[in-house]
Amino acid sequence: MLSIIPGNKVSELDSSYILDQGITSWDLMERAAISFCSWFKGRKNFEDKPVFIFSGPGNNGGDGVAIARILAAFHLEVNLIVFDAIDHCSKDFQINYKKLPSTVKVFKIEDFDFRIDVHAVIIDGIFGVGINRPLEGKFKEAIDRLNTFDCQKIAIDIPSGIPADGLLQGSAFRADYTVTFQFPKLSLLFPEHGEYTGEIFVADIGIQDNFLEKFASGKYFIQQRDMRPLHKTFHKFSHKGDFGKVLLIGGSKGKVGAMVLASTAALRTGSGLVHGFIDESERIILQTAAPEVMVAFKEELENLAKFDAIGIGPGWGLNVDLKFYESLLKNYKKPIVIDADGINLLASHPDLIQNIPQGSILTPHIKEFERLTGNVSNHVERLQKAKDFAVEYGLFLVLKGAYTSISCPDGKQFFNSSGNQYMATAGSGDVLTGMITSFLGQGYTPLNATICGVFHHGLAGELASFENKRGTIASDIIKCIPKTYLELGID
Ligand SMILES: NC(=O)C1=CN([C@@H]2O[C@H](COP(=O)(O)OP(=O)(O)OC[C@H]3O[C@@H](n4cnc5c(N)ncnc54)[C@H](OP(=O)(O)O)[C@@H]3O)[C@@H](O)[C@H]2O)[C@@H](O)CC1
Ligand SMILES: Nc1ncnc2c1ncn2[C@@H]1O[C@H](COP(=O)(O)OP(=O)(O)O)[C@@H](O)[C@H]1O
Ligand SMILES: [K+]
Repeated sequence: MLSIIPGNKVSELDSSYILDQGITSWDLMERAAISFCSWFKGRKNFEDKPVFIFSGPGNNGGDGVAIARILAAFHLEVNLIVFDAIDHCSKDFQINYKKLPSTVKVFKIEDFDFRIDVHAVIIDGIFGVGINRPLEGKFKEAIDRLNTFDCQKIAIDIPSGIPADGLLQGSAFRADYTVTFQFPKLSLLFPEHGEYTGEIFVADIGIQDNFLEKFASGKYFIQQRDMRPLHKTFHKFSHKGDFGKVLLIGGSKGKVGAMVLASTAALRTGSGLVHGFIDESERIILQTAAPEVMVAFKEELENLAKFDAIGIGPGWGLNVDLKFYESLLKNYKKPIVIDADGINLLASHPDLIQNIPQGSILTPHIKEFERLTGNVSNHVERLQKAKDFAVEYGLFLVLKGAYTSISCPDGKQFFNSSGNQYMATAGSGDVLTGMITSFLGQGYTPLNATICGVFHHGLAGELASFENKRGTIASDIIKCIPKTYLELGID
């Protein structure tokens, strides 16, 4: 899986990789520029448009200069705007500058009139991971001005101004797209930076995963290519017992829908048998809405061990029998998935937390997480708290949102790449609970069940919203779960 390397390790990674491969730093920059340009050429919306590339003094600027040369070779109109005297710029910037063809028009920033047509494309190569202080002077002025333009804007590696691992202070380039090299920089995944990064694309520059791992920080980016090996294989003689028997607990007056969604999602994910335990007065609704789900009775819960996995919380309400909750946590010996009111009850009765089976999976959204662990002022703090919580209690903590993070008992953190804003719709989280419970019941380890759950959920959301866009609802996501297997080539 792709490691996320801290920004301050990138130049060490660079030097070590160059030495190992017997290549030069210029070669690596060239790979980055080629990778950027092939992404650029693959997007029809930039075709034949004039390009304005802004290059700072470091290697991010150097990338910009190399990109200027390559795009000019495709006969695009290319304008390059530089901020510093060329002999003050990085070595590879200078090498690339000498290679520029005469068709590239070069301007010094102080001479540039900012006449940029709305149909043009602006490319930001001002600062990359080497930024070490907030923007000031000519850099800040230029970026503030560029942010007022309506044309398409692309950031090279990271929008200039944003530090690779921390929070933005002051101005930064507002990109529609960020093409980041080899791995996403951690700060691109923070909600605080969403309005600056636009869509993120990871451009491969050929550094192998095992090489990156030497500089790893225990943070990983989950991508489509990781999915197949995590899946179990089933065969012609597999029977419904092999696909797991799961129990979902939740639902209360007016909130049975959450159980309908979670249990149907578990079936669509592949569970062989799904039982739902729900308040007696509401059972008929569950049975009618989801006939494939078996309604469980209290006496059946006396032997919890017969269930391969349990998911608890969707639509449960807060008015539940705490003794029942406590005994369930104490008596079930395998990991449990806990969501929604299951988490809210832990927040109001923290003494229950110690009873949760090791390796269980909690899936709070940001509000639920803060109820559980207290308020935080930003995502850096939130991620640290999530990690501390997972390590302290030996649990997996899934912090839901864009780039959902999974914090593990060993301190590792995984960030999901699938999904989109159209999934922010009522019941979408209940679908996720059903999916993770299903994978757990199919015999996946808690980590693999969680990774597969969040990735398939996000992918189902992408497929569901392809046509439905902002009209996407949670049931659409469920309908698309089977297609996620097709998409990933999994039988
Ligand atoms: N392995 C990879 O991933 C590859 C990485 N590559 C690329 O290299 C990029 C990193 O390049 P980099 O290290 O040269 O840093 P970069 O961001 O260009 O700027 C540093 C310069 O800016 C200055 N400076 C800093 N802050 C400032 C401020 N606020 N205001 C003013 N000045 C400021 C600082 O000098 P200082 O003033 O601090 O002495 C220094 O001169 C990376 O993002 C990617 O695009 C690819 O080419 C190849 C493969
Ligand atoms: N902008 C987004 N990008 C990707 N996924 C998102 C986004 N917004 C929400 N989601 C996903 O949708 C789900 C919403 O869950 P939750 O907030 O618990 O909803 P509910 O309580 O309505 O079921 C989560 O899995 C979350 O990761
Ligand atoms: K940049």
